[in-house]
Amino acid sequence: MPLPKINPTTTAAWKKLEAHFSETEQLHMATLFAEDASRVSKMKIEWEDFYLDFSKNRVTHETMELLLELAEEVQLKTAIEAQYNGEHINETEDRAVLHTALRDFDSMKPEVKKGLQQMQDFSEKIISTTYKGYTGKPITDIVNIGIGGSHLGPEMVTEALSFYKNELNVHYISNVDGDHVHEVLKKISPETTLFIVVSKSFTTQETRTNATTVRNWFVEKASEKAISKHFVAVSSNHKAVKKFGITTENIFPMWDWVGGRFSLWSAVGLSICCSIGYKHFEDLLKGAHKMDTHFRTAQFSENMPVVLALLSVWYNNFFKCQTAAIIPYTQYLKKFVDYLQQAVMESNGKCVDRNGDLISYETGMILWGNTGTNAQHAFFQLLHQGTKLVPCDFIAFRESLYGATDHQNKLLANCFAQTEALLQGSGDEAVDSHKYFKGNRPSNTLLIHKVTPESLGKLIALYEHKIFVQGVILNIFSYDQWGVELGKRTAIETLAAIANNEVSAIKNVSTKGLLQKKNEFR
Ligand SMILES: O=P(O)(O)OC[C@H]1O[C@](O)(CO)[C@@H](O)[C@@H]1O
Repeated sequence: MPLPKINPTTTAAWKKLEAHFSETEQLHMATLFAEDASRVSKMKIEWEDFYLDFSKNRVTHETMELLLELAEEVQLKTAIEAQYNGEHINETEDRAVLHTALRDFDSMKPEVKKGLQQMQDFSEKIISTTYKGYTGKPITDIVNIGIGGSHLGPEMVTEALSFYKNELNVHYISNVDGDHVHEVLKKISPETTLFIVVSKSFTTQETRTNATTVRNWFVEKASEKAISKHFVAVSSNHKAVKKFGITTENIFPMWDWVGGRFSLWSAVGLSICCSIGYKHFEDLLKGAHKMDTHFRTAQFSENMPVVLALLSVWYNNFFKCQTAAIIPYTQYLKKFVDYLQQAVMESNGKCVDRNGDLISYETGMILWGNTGTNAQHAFFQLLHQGTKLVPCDFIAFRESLYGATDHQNKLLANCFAQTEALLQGSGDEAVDSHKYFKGNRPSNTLLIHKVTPESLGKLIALYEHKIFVQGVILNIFSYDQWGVELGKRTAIETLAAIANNEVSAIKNVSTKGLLQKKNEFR
């Protein structure tokens, strides 16, 4: 079955939602709660160690029914099956989208199994210190060199699972910022460091530049011969990797049916695997697979990714919210927002639909956020009293990992209190308008048992599927990223002008002025 290509605004459900929105827009959630004692029991999903409470949203039961009708009308079920069945749903790149196959231990592709085995063997040798560097010393530091999908996922997961981490120090180099590269090099020794160059295409300017600088530094301190013990690559472009000087035995696989921002489950996650050990890495994958099964089999009204996606379409297209915030109440998820920004905005930041037509409705939302309670002391003022409506996802964990009960109680108290205050509001506008909170500000609360490799796998997969559902409903291709190409091409032309000091080669007068100014500072 090919991927459906239905303009959502032409559906009967969309038209009904428009009428329904004008009738319900002004309703206050506090009233909805007061009038319906069963609201929470009908607006929650309990699944494994996850509890999603979506009752604090500006929706009635009818809204949810209409949104579910929309999902049916755009043939979401067909789209899900098309993805899982490996159809080339990434049409503009003519590729299948099968990151779910990377974590399907029940029917695993032989090449995936082989890749995992290679990761296990390699990481175990590094962790057990049987693997030695060129002077016979064990590896103490890992440096992951990659950018975008070849960096954000691995770095986020490594940090999120630092409780499960071994002694290895893991560093990440991504930006083409030589100062940052040198700051990392200052911390490591060539004798005891393993460099993992991660690039699906192996053509990315940042990764190639950083890897070359690191390689030169290494050869200067060690030797060309020692490269084979200290550099490995993860890529689908073996030819380019070998040209760079990394031998076939040191290449870990990557496939064109795995998109960069969905690739942490493959050898792109080698730094994670080395940092937490293969067993934990496998648990991460198994958690994601559980969510894959939930997503594929649960009816839409009980399906976490589907419900979250539908709610976001509601806010984005009817309330016209431009942005949404993610607030995890654990410092372990500090990098989760950075990771999701790429996953969400690179996937759904599109203005052309699946038929190639310009879109007249809203697509990808701007995603932002930070960890609570830090975020409360930074931007919550705007969430509570600003002029913008920002739907928030609060992500909390019942237990802390070190058993710090007092802290955990306070974290959870703050999390729950914020969702309630945003909903309820307080004060009397007539008495003191500055201290008045109108409330009626929506949020989802996701309560998870605790941060484990498995629960993190579930959480990431939940958002991956949410992104796909949003794309299906909005009739866009979520798995390409043509929008990043123009900037890359322009940077290459600009670099030639900067490197050769050819101001005349720059077309735009503003850019020309910048280059002239740069030269004045020489
Ligand atoms: O793994 P690669 O090929 O170096 O690409 C890195 C990243 O660059 C992008 O193409 C965007 O520029 C991402 O989609 C990708 O994750």
